[in-house]
Amino acid sequence: MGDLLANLYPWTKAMHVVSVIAWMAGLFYLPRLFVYHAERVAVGSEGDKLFQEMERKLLRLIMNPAMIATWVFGLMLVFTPGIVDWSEVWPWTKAAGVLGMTWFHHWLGYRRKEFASGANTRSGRTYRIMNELPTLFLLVIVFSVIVKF
Ligand code: HEM
Repeated sequence: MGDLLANLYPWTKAMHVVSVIAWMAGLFYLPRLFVYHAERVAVGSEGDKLFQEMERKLLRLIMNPAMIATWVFGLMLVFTPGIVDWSEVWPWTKAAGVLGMTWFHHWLGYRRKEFASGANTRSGRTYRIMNELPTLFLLVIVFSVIVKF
């Protein structure tokens, strides 16, 4: 198993980065949709239905599969011999960033359900602020995995 993962390593890493890009695109875009949904659209209007459909499709068709693929390829990298040394600091800061990113994904999922039932209680400003979180997690993750402090 270790040999197979070692042979696949460059391919696994390439697929991991591709999945990460797709996931991040959604993590940046969905809260932007929520900003306009909260500020510009009346509950029950045609615009409301359109936003709901865009949000549902973005989450179901892009973000959920991309998150799962990121985790699968990321864990394959973790189990590849010689890649992660848990006595170093970077795997732990990376793991913290990844858990934060995964939490944020689920937070967005719950907010989407609220919009879908006309029960959003949060302002556009809240979504603007929350929109900064994935950037913070991204910085922690990329510095961890590339600088490897
Ligand atoms: C979801 C769980 C994740 C796990 C288990 C995981 C694990 C890993 C591992 C073990 C590596 C290999 C490091 C190396 O080859 O030295 C890696 C590479 C990488 N990861 Fe992740 N990762 C995850 C999520 C993410 C996320 C969310 C991002 C970005 C937002 C990310 C960005 C990267 C990048 C850019 C690389 C390539 C670094 C290089 O060029 O060596 N990963 N990941």
